[in-house]
Amino acid sequence: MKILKFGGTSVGSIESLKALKKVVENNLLQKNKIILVVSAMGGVTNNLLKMAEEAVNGTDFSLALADLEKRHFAVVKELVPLQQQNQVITKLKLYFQELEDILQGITSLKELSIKTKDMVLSFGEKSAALMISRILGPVFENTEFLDASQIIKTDSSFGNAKVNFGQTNLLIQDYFSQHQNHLIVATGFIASDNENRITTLGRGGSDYTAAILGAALNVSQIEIWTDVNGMMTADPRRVKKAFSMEELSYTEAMELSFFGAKVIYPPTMIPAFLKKIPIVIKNTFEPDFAGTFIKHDLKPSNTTIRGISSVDHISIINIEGSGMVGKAGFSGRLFSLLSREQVNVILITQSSSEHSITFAVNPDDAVKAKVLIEQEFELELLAGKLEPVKVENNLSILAIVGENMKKTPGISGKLFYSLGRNGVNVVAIAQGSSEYNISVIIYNSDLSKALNAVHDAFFAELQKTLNVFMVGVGNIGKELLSQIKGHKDFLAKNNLINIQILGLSNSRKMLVDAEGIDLNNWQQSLEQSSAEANLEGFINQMKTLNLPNCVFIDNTASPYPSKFYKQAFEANISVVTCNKIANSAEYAQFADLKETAQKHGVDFYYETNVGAGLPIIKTLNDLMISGDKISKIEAILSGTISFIFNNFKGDANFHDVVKLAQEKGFTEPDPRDDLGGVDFMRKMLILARNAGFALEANDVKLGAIIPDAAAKAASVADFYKELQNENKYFEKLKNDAEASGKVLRYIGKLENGKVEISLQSVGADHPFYALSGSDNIIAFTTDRYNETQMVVKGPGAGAAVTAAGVFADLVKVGASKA
Ligand SMILES: NC(=O)C1=CN([C@@H]2O[C@H](COP(=O)(O)OP(=O)(O)OC[C@H]3O[C@@H](n4cnc5c(N)ncnc54)[C@H](O)[C@@H]3O)[C@@H](O)[C@H]2O)C=CC1
Ligand SMILES: N[C@@H](CC=O)C(=O)O
Ligand code: NA
Repeated sequence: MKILKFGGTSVGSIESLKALKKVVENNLLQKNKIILVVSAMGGVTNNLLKMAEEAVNGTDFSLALADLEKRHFAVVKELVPLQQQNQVITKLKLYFQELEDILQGITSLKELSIKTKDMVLSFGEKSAALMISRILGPVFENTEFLDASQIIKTDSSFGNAKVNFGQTNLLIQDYFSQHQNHLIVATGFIASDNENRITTLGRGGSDYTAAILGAALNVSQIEIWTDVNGMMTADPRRVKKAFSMEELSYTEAMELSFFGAKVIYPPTMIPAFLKKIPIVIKNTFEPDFAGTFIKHDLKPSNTTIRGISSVDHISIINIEGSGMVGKAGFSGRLFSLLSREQVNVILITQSSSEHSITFAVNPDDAVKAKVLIEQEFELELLAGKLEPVKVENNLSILAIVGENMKKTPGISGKLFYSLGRNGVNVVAIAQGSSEYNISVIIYNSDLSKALNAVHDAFFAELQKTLNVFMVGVGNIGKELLSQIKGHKDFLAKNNLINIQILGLSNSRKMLVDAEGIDLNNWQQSLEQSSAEANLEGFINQMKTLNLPNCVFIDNTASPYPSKFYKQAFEANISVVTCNKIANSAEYAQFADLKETAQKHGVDFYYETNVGAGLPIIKTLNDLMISGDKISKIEAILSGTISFIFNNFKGDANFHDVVKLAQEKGFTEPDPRDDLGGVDFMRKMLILARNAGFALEANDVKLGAIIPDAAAKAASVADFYKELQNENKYFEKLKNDAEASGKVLRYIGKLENGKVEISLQSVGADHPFYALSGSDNIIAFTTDRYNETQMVVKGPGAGAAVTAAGVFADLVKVGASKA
């Protein structure tokens, strides 16, 4: 035998009642013996309460009452067989007449006691159960309505009555033994005291009815039919990746629902739990979904936590002062005061020095609690033994829950790492010694970010989402987006990293879409965006969305985006860039950016600043962190110039080769930066800084490659014109080198903390002689790589290799522990 309990949303409309009927039919088809427990139609309990209030205030409740009737009659007309409709409507009318009499009584007496409220509320359950029993008549002939208040007996604590189980169990067993061949549709929530006055069972009362009946009759299962797919790993309105739990223990259900989860209120399930009756949460609107099982004997779980619960709005009250230290009765006095005055304390933390107690309450109770405490501890406050009581608002609680957490080290580390890395400030912490729950109090504005970050961190079998905002969609940016698009599925499957592009900007337009930009037509979307490019606005939107695992990518050659890197770090957003400007401007800025990123625990990756995708920064960092000392770096770091010297052969024209380099995407957006040596200078400076030398740009001795007239040309067009004029100059350079069996190479050197870059002719004996294409080469001489240098060599420019380097940096951000 099973109990099927249907909540307000499952009985709230014609559609949902049709779905309920299907569920019942399916059960009967499978020859299941079932008992139904139903709540009032969704919203009816609140309407009844409102009517009672209207009645006591002397306001007219007749419209509301008429509405209530209409709602029920509409259902009857649609779902009860025609020949029985009058009979049901007559019965309902009797109920509503009785209700009206009571409401009128309330108006005359100008008094609304909890006792009367219980009576008013009972009409919601009674009307629903009566009506549903008749809807099910055609499905099962012996369908019977049960006013369960007749067999569930309680004390007289109206509003939240205590069940007298001895008497109740006997009455239940007796009733059901006499109705063995019936399909019973029972009211939830209501009961009666010894004098047969209606009582109610408090929060989650209909679930409680189901559990009481289930335990008394020793059923095999209790099903709670609602409008969601079981219990979710986190609030699905905030965490898109939240998923339904297959099963959880009773303790876990308790812990999870203590904060938040509204699906069931587990304390009401205790009678069922004590008898080890499994409880299943099912979805009336998706009956094929297996549901969430709350039971004993769970399968081994591969996650340490079961779920995350949260309370959106709380306030905390902090009391501190020397008056509390060593005072055994202090917290007793405090908490009995709060309990006596019905202030519900949601969470408590106390410092081990006993110097302070912090507790969380509903915001509505905060001021009341403060005043109560100030009255109770007036003397201590006057004597300065307690500091003024502090209230802090706009806070939330996030709690991770799971029985596997017990005695598993590293859980709190993971929790706090993911919060810290995402810039979530933890205001207070509580862990029960049961170790089933760690709760943190955070600012409400951080709750969504925190829930997503923690969900990503703990449900490792799910993908972690990187939320990416990108400026610069030119040569490199465009290629990067195409690489991401092509490799996204692979990363999601093999590395569990889901890359979402939420923001794009070029110098004209920008586009931010919190749902993610479709990479199949990002160009069109960006073009059609109504937002003009506005970097400050772009950054503000990125910060306001306050997302976890957020990354800002700068693929521009502009100095402007770098002005925002620090702000990004301060908002716990990582930065990945191929733009060299930030790291080659003043040393102080470079140092400050590195320090800020580190302080906020986020990443700052710029591998492509030197040698494009070649592992140069990484190699240098590895040498540095393992304690090696760089004595010399020699390098060719301009892909453009390499390409030019490797192709400026035979009758090639210098101007045309430079043009070709630009067409191939090797040059900077402004090729004067390459040919004038600035780009190389920036790279050497970035290397030197990463090798520990606090150099500025003007410390680099920069030798020229091209005559001044070309290097200083007023525009790119003028620059190319100048190159046409200088062909002879370059011919001579080349021929002179060739005459002595040498080639031209533009070489940078860092030695003894000094950097110089010069144009040299090198012979076949020089390690940099044999380079082809756009190759870069870098040779590190260090304490450990002394006799033979460590050399990295390969193509050091071009969209494909550069974008790949940026992409790898991005994935590295995703691969970090939180
Ligand atoms: N070409 C290569 O092989 C390598 C290039 N890089 C670096 O890559 C970066 C990009 O180079 P390219 O893609 O060739 O440049 P590009 O000129 O093709 O593209 C630059 C993009 O940035 C946008 N942009 C410029 N200023 C902006 C602003 N203030 N706000 C928003 N968007 C802005 C432009 O609209 C364009 O979409 C440069 O910093 C370059 O040094 C780094 C390593 C290798
Ligand atoms: N323009 C640069 C590209 C890499 O930074 C070069 O030519 O090396
Ligand atoms: Na590199």
